Amino acid sequence: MNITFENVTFSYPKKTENVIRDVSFTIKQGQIVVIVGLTGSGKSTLFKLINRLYDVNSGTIFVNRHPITSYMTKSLRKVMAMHYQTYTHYPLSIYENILLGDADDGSIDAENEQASRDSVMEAIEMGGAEEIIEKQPAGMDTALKPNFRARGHKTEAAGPEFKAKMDEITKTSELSAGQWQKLALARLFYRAKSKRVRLVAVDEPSASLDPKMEYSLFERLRSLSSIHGKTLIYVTHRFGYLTKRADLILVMREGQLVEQGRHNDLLKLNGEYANLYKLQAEAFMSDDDMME
Ligand SMILES: Nc1ncnc2c1ncn2[C@@H]1O[C@H](COP(=O)(O)OP(=O)(O)OP(=O)(O)O)[C@@H](O)[C@H]1O
Repeated sequence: MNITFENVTFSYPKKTENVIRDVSFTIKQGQIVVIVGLTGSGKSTLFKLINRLYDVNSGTIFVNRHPITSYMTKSLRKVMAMHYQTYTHYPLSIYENILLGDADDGSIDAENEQASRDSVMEAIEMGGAEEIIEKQPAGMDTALKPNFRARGHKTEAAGPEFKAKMDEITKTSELSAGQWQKLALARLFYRAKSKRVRLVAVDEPSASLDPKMEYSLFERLRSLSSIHGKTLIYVTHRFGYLTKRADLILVMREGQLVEQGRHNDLLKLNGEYANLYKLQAEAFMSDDDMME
């Protein structure tokens, strides 16, 4: 998927301030793109424009050289896998929480359940969530919030064996923020590995991940994207390790794209990117050493 922003300006509905101002860039098919910038600079808003949660006020977004508005929104979103800073906690099992990442996948049906369980397990591994499953007595069938519908008055009447089984499958577990984050990432991978998906976009999962976890997540996304020619966009605050490996870095400041290019070129400019990089340089060095 190619994406071009041409002089895009945007303000949220009922707001007068333009939070994206005259932004232009081109992302080529299969590129690994990292977006950086201070808090509130407009990084997440770019995502919301790419999947048409909002339309631009002026300028044009092109997807594969056609204006984004010429596609049906549903078709456009079908070929995208996006991970946002906030994500849904479904009151269902771990398995179902991940399966819902790709509700468009028509190959899932009762007869094919083992195949879908295998596919969910693969996504769990890619999302780094295996240890969550291993610790739960019911594995990926663990219910994450009370499943009230499963507890009818007939449960008692159906006999002790049935009741014991119901108790087992409706036992709920509490997960930490970090564990939910990993499940949400497994959900992303479940969708992203579909051949149909051509753009994978990840908005800042670093809040609940330590640097090493984030770098290994980035590597798994990078390898998924490069093997299958998917475009990858990754927003982060911890950008040293990631930006050194990016084909294109977009540097946002107060709604404007102030710099774009590769790591070494941007360092030479000695501008916004170089400043941000130097601010965090010590942390990058040690994180980088840790991975290499
Ligand atoms: N739904 C919204 N309605 C109105 N204004 C919004 C909305 N979402 C974001 N904004 C504003 O748009 C600007 C850009 O926000 P955005 O979330 O895109 O920044 P960001 O660079 O992703 O920030 P962060 O690094 O904190 O995630 C900010 O001034 C923010 O307050």
